[in-house]
Amino acid sequence: MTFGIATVSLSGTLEEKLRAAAAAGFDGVEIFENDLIASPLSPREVRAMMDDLGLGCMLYQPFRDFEGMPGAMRQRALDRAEAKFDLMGDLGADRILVCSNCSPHALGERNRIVADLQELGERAGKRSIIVGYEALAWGRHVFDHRDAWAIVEAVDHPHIGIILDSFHSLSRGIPSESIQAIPGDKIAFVQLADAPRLEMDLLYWSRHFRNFPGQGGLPVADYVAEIIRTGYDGPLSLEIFNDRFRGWSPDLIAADGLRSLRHVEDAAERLLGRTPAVPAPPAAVRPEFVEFAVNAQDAPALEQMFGSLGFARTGVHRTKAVTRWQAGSVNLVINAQPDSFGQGFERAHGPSICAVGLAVPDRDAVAARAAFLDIGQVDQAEAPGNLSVPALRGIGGSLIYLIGEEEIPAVWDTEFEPTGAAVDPHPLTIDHLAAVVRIDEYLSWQLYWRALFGLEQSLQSDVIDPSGLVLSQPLRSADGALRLTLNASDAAGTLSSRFVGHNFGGGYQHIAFASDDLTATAHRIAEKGADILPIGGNYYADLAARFGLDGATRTQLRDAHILYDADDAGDYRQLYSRAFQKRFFFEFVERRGYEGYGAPNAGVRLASQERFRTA
Ligand SMILES: O=C(O)c1ccc(O)c(O)c1
Ligand SMILES: [Mg+2]
Repeated sequence: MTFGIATVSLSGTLEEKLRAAAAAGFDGVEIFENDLIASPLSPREVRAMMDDLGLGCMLYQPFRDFEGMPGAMRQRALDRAEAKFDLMGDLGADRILVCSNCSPHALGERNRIVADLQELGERAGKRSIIVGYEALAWGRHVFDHRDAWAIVEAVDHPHIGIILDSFHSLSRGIPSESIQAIPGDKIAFVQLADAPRLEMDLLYWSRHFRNFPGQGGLPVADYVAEIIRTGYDGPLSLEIFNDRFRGWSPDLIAADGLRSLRHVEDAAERLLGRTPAVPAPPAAVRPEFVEFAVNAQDAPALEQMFGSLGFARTGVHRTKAVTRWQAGSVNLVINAQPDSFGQGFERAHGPSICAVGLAVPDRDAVAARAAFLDIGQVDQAEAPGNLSVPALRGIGGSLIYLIGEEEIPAVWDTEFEPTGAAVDPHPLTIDHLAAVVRIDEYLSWQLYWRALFGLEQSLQSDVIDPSGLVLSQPLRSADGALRLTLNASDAAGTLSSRFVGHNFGGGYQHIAFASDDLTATAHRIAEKGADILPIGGNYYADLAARFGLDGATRTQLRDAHILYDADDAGDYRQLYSRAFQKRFFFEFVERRGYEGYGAPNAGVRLASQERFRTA
């Protein structure tokens, strides 16, 4: 299928929008009327620019308040349409979107609506123009694509078809199977948009919160699958009204848009039981190691911190200033090697997490999928063991190493000299990675992880930092082995925003380890001198009242500075370390059936961290 994007989806002038769409690789654009009206370029000049850029003009839109107008307003609507048809000749557009009437004057009589569209079809036919009728979710009389289809079917004119827009259909919960009633050749155009699941007025939700398929919570892939099933062979085109997109780089947004269309078309093909040439997201993925970049002066302090958290230094690189640390089945790597990727990263970002190693069944398949999604691969071989495993550009310029499950022993054995240190045998795994990203990139990184690794989204949390709101979006693999939270904030003073400032961009802010007995883990690391984030007494008084905890449990939690949450599925315990040089920190958790991340506790944790704030 070909791919398009409506100019309203991108920021900038009309010229900037067109250049961004072309650079990202779109086949064409929908010209949004306001963008043309505001442009100093004539329709012919816009046409010439689209020709130079190799962009088709797929649609001119929107034409509003047409059908069912009473009295003299009907003739005026037809005259307006003729003026737009003239303009479309100059633009080289053969298709126009007529959205369902929102005017309080509009009449709902079916016969009138059908007759008006028949008249418009006659006029469009003389110009070889196709008119597509779209049901806006908030249309005055027509607000459901099933109704729009009943009208278009009754109009029965070769120049009148229906336009399907996933937002209007899915925001109202209309079943996508209803698309099966429409023959593919009567679908004049398809617009795609996703959106976060929010309870709000449909018009406001649509005009401010739409996002790309793979960024929101609507079942867009199912919708596309039904469209493909009809035999429709026109473009899939993104039409996104989003306040953040309006304030961010049109080039970056356009590149995400193309990635999202590739992702959603691929997902739809798989739903139809077809096997696209590009590999599917991996069936399993889990973190194998986390790599920290520090300079030589800071390395001893980080080593001391790892030791206090129960990790043993089990391997020393044979030739580089790189060490391996283990506890349970968790691997951490400290990279203090001069002239390495890690050191370059440390110089740019300060002490930080510079790479994550992810174990997958077939690393070449994931690398091929990354290429299909235009995710950059880095040409370097600095993974532990110097294996030439693929490395992808990830959050904040950090790397994702892709490691095949069967190469894992070699990754560790080839270049690390074992120290013989004993590994704490108590079960410990990486529960989740918590990243902070720029607010403008918040949706972008969601798309990255969902499209590449097939991670699933759960509900976003609004976390109250003492200095402002932080958005937190959890993502997880189907089996829960890889969990990631993406956090972002608009407010300059939040811990998230300060992290992005100090780090010169996004990055991983904390790593959470899962144990099967957090109280015991807390005692063990306390004995080793771990610097635990203190939690005040009021929290425990409230906790005991809320959950009906007995005195002994309350004392046990309080003494260990353990935070607690419970829901219908189970309960959760968590504690935090203080941060390393005000940057990254660690969390230990114990899950008992609970799938969340302790969002109700985040405000308490952030308030405690705020007390240690210096800048
Ligand atoms: O919000 C609107 O007015 C509007 C206009 C045109 C569209 O295609 C649409 O989906 C919404
Ligand atoms: Mg639309």
